[in-house]
Amino acid sequence: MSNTIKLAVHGAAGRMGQRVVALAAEDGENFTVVGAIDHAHHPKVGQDAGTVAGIAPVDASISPDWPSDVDIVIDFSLPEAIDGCVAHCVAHASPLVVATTGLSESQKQSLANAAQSIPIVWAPSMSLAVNLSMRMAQQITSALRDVAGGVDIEILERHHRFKADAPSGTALKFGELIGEAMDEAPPVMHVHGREGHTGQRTRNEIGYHAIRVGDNPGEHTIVFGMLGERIELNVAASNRDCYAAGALAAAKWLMRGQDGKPMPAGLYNMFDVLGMADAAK
Ligand SMILES: NC(=O)C1=CN([C@@H]2O[C@H](COP(=O)(O)OP(=O)(O)OC[C@H]3O[C@@H](n4cnc5c(N)ncnc54)[C@H](O)[C@@H]3O)[C@@H](O)[C@H]2O)C=CC1
Ligand SMILES: O=C(O)C1=N[C@H](C(=O)O)C[C@H](O)C1
Repeated sequence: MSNTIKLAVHGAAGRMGQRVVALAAEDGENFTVVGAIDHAHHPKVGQDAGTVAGIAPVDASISPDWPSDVDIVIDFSLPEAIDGCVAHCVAHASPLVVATTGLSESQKQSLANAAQSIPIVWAPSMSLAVNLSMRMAQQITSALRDVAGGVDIEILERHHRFKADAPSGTALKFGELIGEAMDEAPPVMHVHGREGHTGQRTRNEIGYHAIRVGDNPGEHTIVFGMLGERIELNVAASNRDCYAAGALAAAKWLMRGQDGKPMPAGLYNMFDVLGMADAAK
């Protein structure tokens, strides 16, 4: 316990929170779960977070109250819950990993403000495969930007029926990065679904299509359509552990950096954590 990172999970009773608790408990050399925060009205309040996650008890109960001695917070909650979490971390100088998607522009600005005093990793996908695919999508876009006849780029995402936001934060991030690589004038248009008499597709748009089916833990397909051929870049999770493991890697990176020292205040992302911040775009 003495050398482990004391971790509080915000949204601990949720689908993702449970997997973070379970993987952190499995990695007992690095982590001790000391806090399992969730909404005061959650039916699991009072139960041990390990039991809720389907593992042995971890000696931290699901609770709306924050414990006093925390090294770092991982958040997988809801946009309506994030402001309180950020305020708590700033007030207690706790480093923070934010994975919640669907944040408003003002919430994104609050994160940037908070990052002036605490280190924050914020990313719509903590998955290694997704972040690698984002770099690949940027490279494919740059390579095809001036192809004869043009390239049409569309982003399809599939998620479980319980997902609250659409399109996914990951799809929007793919679109943002691809838009930068398109470097278009006039600026790129982000088109969400199509219906009715839309007219012909323009060259400077990116289309988004959100599919909600069953228990899909997350899948993104980037279609690069040309005249005569196409590329489809597909990245799919088999379960939620890719995201939970990524969030724990981000927490370790914030606490220990690459050289064992804690990261200074700042707003970081998974490219930073994975050493891909300067990867060729
Ligand atoms: N960045 C990434 O890699 C990933 C991000 N996500 C995002 O994480 C978020 C959570 O996803 P899920 O676990 O599937 O959702 P979920 O709905 O299963 O879990 C959310 C949890 O937050 C809790 N919560 C609500 N209000 C709260 C409050 N005021 N204080 C504390 N907890 C509160 C809920 O009771 C629930 O237990 C979503 O925004 C999702 O898009 C999900 C997977 C991967
Ligand atoms: O809600 C989810 O499940 C997921 N949400 C994230 C997003 O919106 O991009 C990441 C992942 O795709 C799973």
